[in-house]
Amino acid sequence: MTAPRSRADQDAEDFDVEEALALVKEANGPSSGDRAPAPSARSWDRRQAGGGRPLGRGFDQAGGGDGSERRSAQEKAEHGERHRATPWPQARALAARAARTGGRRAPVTVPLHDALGLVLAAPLNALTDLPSFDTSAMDGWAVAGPGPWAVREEGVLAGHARPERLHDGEAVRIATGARVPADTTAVLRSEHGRSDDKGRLHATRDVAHGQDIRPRGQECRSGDQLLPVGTLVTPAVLGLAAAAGYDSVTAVPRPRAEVFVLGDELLTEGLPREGLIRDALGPMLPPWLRAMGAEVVAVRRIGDDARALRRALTASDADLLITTGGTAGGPVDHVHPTLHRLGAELLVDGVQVRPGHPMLLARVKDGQHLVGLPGNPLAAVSGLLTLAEPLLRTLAAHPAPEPYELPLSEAVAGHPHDTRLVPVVLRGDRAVPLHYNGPAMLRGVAAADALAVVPPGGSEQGQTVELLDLPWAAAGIGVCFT
Ligand SMILES: Nc1nc2c(c(=O)[nH]1)N[C@H]1C(S)=C(S)[C@@H](COP(=O)(O)OP(=O)(O)OC[C@H]3O[C@@H](n4cnc5c(N)ncnc54)[C@H](O)[C@@H]3O)O[C@H]1N2
Ligand code: MOO
Repeated sequence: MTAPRSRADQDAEDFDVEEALALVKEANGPSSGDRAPAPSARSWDRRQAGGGRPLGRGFDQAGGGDGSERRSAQEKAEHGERHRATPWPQARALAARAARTGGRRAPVTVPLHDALGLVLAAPLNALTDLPSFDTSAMDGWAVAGPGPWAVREEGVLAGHARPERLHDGEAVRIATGARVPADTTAVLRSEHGRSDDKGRLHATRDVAHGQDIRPRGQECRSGDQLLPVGTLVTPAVLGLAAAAGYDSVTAVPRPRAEVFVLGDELLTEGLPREGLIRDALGPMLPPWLRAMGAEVVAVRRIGDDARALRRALTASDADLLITTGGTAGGPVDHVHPTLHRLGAELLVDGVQVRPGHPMLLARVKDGQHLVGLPGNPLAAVSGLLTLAEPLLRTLAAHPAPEPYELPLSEAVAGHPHDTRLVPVVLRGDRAVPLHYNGPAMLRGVAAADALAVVPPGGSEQGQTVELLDLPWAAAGIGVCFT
């Protein structure tokens, strides 16, 4: 595995290394091969004028010019691209900031069964005392005064009407959660009482006044604030809200996302055949977006059809539009030109991250954004975590996760200039990098607990790296997959 390289080495090897790193764990200064120069045309004008990125320029140079000219042309093109591409940390911050520009989203009233994962937009104030009546904490007898006690025939169960008042020297069978009769002085647990041959009840140990009675209002009084605005609605919050008398809560609305899967080559069932492949993103993105707190209103398959894409995007009223594929400069990569025609404002056009560098973020209209995920499946995951996650998190008013780091179990080669996101499993206090982490591969991430953020130049064995949790591995609300 390569150690982080010097800047000079990096410049000499300024190319896409992710394909090489995908299969080879011991990446020993991979060579660039005869790759065409990375095209730099990300501007609307070049795309409009030229109908996409210039093809073939690199091949001409490779055939005609000498090596040094070729390298310098390539370097120029790639440096141009890098200047436009946003550094990875900034891209995440920009996505979070973009979500704040749409104005305040009006709070909504949401039934408890739909509220998991939302954030409270109004404090949860108790609508009742809790408990709302003096309650037995144990199964046994409600007793009045010192024993022994004469036991009443009728017992008291939970959920029943107010029981008759007890008189001194009386006891009555009582169940946990039942209302204690008026003038009860304690509850004697069933295991701490015995009956004599006359049927009188004796305590087998001391009984303190008030023992095993939960007095009304012990947890809260009506009107007490139980939870403040901004609290994440977890299963426990749902339970508390119900206990405190709520049928619904006032919350920040769940961001609505619509997914547009582009590409004529995609099959929705069966085996790949005749140049067609299975759509991996249609099944993957909706549950992942839900785990990020979004409601997925639709998944639409558009094919490589610019008009259909434009129509579909225009028709959507979702807060976040997500396209897959079509972000690069190929002849059927329609995302950039379509955004241009829609008058969208491009906020991020390429990110200095591998995989996924052609990802983009645009403001389509007030309160509506679009994240363009690259078609390569792991590149799409990278775009999801880099742009969609901060945007959705901010729209949903979720707090940013506490960043955390772990040392790597082994060195990970880096891209010369870009951040790498590498699937890892967490073993003890180490992050273990996984193979099969190429842009087109899901094999690594499907087995992963997290993605390691490997800085440009790579990381040494034992070096700590930031980790991005995957929703199913994180001990958070994400595991609930609302
Ligand atoms: N000349 C250049 N070509 C490419 C560049 C570049 O810089 N210059 N970047 C490469 C990188 S990096 C990526 S990532 C991809 C991005 O491509 P697009 O976003 O335009 O996506 P497509 O071309 O539509 O597809 C790419 C790849 O992914 C497959 N794909 C697409 N959708 C799905 C899906 N739903 N499920 C599974 N696989 C999917 C598609 O068949 C292609 O193989 O561009 C590179 N090219
Ligand atoms: O190859 Mo691409 O790095 O964005 O997946």
